[in-house]
Amino acid sequence: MNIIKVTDYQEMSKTAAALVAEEMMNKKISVLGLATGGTPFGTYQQLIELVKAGEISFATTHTVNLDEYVGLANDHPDSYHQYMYENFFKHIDIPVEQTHLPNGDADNLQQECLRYESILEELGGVDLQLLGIGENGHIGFNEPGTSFDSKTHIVDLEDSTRKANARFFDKGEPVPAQAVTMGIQTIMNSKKIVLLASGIKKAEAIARLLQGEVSEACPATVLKRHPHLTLIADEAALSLAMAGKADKGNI
Ligand SMILES: O=P(O)(O)OC[C@H]1O[C@](O)(CO)[C@@H](O)[C@@H]1O
Repeated sequence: MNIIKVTDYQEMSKTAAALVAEEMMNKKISVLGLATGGTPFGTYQQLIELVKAGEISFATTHTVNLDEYVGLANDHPDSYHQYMYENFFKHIDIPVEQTHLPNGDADNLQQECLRYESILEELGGVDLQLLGIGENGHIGFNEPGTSFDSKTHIVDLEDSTRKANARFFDKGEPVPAQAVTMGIQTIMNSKKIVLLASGIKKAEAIARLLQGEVSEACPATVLKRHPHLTLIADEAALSLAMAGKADKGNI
């Protein structure tokens, strides 16, 4: 695992965007895996600036997102479809048909999971997957206890996850109880993974990743088995993992 320690959210976002841009310039990304939530927002802003400056282009890139809430139409303002459109896709030069997210509003959700897996297969897999981490160690929406062998599937969201994500919903609007998410095996099939973590709320999950045993009880720990994992984390997110270490610059 390559660990890049940064000072704060802003530096994390710049570092992640620069890494993605470099891979794109070297033509190493034709399929980019994307995440939602607060963590990657700043990275998208940085990537938008690089597109506007003419340094990178998404004209031939396909994107695949990790997850979507069950029961929200694609045009629902709180859906991840809308998050991606408003915060990233509408600002860059990507053709909409090259952007892929699971449809959480499909009539047959099992069929939808299979459809999503077949899209990933047709695209030849994900070259680089951007990931955030949940406070409980979830990746995508794979909650603690999810099998490491899982492919795209339907999950019941933990109360703590729904509570953490309530900030993105209008006041009083319920956070859906389920989501469609790429499975852990699906995520692990990515050629490269870049995990982002910022803030004290992520410190425990990052400490478990760096110091705990690999266990389905903390989904993110599986990432230690990935041959090309880069963790970009700020001081607050790394603080618990570093507590007690003599050389705090070296985890
Ligand atoms: O970045 P946040 O909002 O803290 O969420 C953590 C992770 O949980 C998810 O929201 C679940 O999909 C991810 O998209 C995100 O990376």
